[in-house]
Amino acid sequence: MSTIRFQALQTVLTRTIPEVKQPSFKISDFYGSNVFDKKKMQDYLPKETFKAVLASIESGSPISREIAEQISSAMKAWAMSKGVTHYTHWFQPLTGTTAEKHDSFFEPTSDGQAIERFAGDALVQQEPDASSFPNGGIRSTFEARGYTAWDPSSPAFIFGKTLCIPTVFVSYTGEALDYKAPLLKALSVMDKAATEVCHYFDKSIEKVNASLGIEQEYFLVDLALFNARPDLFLTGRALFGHASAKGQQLEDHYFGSIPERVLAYMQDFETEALQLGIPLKTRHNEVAPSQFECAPIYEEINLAIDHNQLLMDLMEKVAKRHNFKVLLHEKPYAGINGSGKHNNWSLITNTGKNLLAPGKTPKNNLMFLTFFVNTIKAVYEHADLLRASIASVSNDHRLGANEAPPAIISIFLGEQLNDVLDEIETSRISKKAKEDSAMWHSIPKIPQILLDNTDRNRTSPFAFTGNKFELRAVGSSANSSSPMTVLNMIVADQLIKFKAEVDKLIKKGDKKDVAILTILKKYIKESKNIRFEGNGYSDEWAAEAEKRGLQNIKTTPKALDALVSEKTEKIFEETGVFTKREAHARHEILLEAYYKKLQIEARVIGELVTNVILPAAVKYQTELINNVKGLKDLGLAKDTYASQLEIIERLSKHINFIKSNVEQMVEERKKANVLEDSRDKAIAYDEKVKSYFEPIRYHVDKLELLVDDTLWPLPKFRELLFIK
Ligand SMILES: NC(=O)CC[C@H](N)C(=O)O
Repeated sequence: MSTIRFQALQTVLTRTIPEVKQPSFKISDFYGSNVFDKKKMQDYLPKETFKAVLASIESGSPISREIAEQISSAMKAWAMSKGVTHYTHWFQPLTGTTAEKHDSFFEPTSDGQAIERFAGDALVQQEPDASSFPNGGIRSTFEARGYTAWDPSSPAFIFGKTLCIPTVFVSYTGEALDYKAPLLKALSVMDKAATEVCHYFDKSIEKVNASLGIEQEYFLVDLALFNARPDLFLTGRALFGHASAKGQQLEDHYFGSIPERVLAYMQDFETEALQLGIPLKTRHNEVAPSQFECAPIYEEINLAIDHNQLLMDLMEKVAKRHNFKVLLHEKPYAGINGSGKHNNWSLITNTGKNLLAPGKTPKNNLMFLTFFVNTIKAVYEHADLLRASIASVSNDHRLGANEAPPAIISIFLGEQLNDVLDEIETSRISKKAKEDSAMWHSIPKIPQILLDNTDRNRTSPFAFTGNKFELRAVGSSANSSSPMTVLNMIVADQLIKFKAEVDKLIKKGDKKDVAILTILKKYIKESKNIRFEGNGYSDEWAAEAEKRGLQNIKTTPKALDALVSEKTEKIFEETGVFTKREAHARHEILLEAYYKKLQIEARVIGELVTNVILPAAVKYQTELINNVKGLKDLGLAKDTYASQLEIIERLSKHINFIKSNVEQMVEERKKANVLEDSRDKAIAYDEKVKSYFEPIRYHVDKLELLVDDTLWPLPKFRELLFIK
């Protein structure tokens, strides 16, 4: 009997549900209690300092040394009042997870005593070793210095017994080595560009913030079963496993009643998340068995992403208390839904206006159309870069099936808005009109409430949903900064170009609104090819997209080319979001991550097959052989053991196929490993090594169906997905 699997199944049956203590049934009583937010700053800081800090946060201007000193003391006093002993700069290196190095407040004094201290300098800047994080060749081991620098726009928080200060991470020479630094640059470019365009309509607008609401999908699996699957704990996904007889075909999991044990887990991590100021609002069962989703209310992007990174960490930590493992991988189980991280993006002014919500008046609608059409145009122009921003080895498995969008970037608008754009495209703009009202006739009526009227298209990578765009292509394990840096940068760049074009027409004598509409009309025409309302999975769409000149790059290594293309280099430079060196470093890091992850998967496949799966199959085959021998010894006719013989032969066929293919895969790996160039290596891993995964799996899964269940060593899909 395969002991680990059966022990794990036994363990699951003995699970009890831990009691979840909530500080109060009213969330408002404890929301943000572990965040050094404005209210706490006000309580702990002198009035003048508080004002100065707020002003710096608003304007993004640097905070002086004296003020930093006062803030650090205030943070320390607040944190210590809550039992905190350590502080850390909390940052997002290009590993994809968050990083922290804790220092205690404790400081010995010359008289042999000690005090608790947190200096302003320690708040503002720290110096972790940059060479041990992915840096794409920017830093070598002998010149390792890197800096983390405080991001005052994201408040400090307490996690466990540690005060965490959100920071950016840059090299000694100032290059970004993290996700946050480029994002902040893109957001600042967006703020400036969007505010200037807003002034065509409303001079009182002083700031535009990009906002983001992140839906987080995930799977849960019992910890004991997870630990009995080396592929899951080493790679995040099941490399083998025959589909469960019952999967998601009855569609009975989506929005179903949440299992009690899962609900306790959700309540537990939600409580901690809410204390950390993460505005979680929604929870539900997702489509696949054991798949779930949580979603917060939208926030300013930088904060929304910090919160999502923190949330993922928190979900993993809290899962342990409940003997669960949370799987954030995009496709842990082949054949059923994968997990996305849908990014709901919009632009909000400091006056509270959502620029992607249609308004009451034609003037408001022109403002809406301006941002709407410019977004479409930006995505049309830089679809390849957006595709690159969501590319990863794990997302490659998810894209193109089970309600995840395909690799072709297109935009879904819904019938009504499509009609509106078509109407504008064919309308004649009356330039001579003395009255504005004549021009307004060129703008079709847009119903103010689109929310309930826009249809949903789950196969679209970028869908308009009434008052925001939903970037559905982002994978569940991703840091949203990559796509959000790109999206905000390309839209900002587009808005800058738009303004230049409109101003030119105005200079020539066009009325402002006529000029705006004229350029919008031109953009609608130019970007038409990116709009698609149909089924993104159909072969017709792939053919049609090709005709339209849209790219369809299915795997990461080639999708990443867009990061270093000439066109991208230009926009990076013009917006100042990435230097050429930074972009190349990132390209290198992403390629490395790609082939290294495939290398790990290939090795796990080799080990599991050789040491776990084939021995089980051989054991079963030996049992059958003994059975046949016994029947023969009894002198029975051949037809009494014909079925056994047939199974013995089938086992041999699968065993031979698997063994020889694993050997060939290892040979391909060896060839790939000696390639010097990262792109060549990544492509070799993708096209040569990975091509063995599916055939090997097919035969392993066939063995799973043949071998005696009590001998099968790995927990089966039905157990991973249904036993809790
Ligand atoms: N219902 C849904 O929206 C499913 C989305 C799907 N899980 C994805 O991969 O994006």
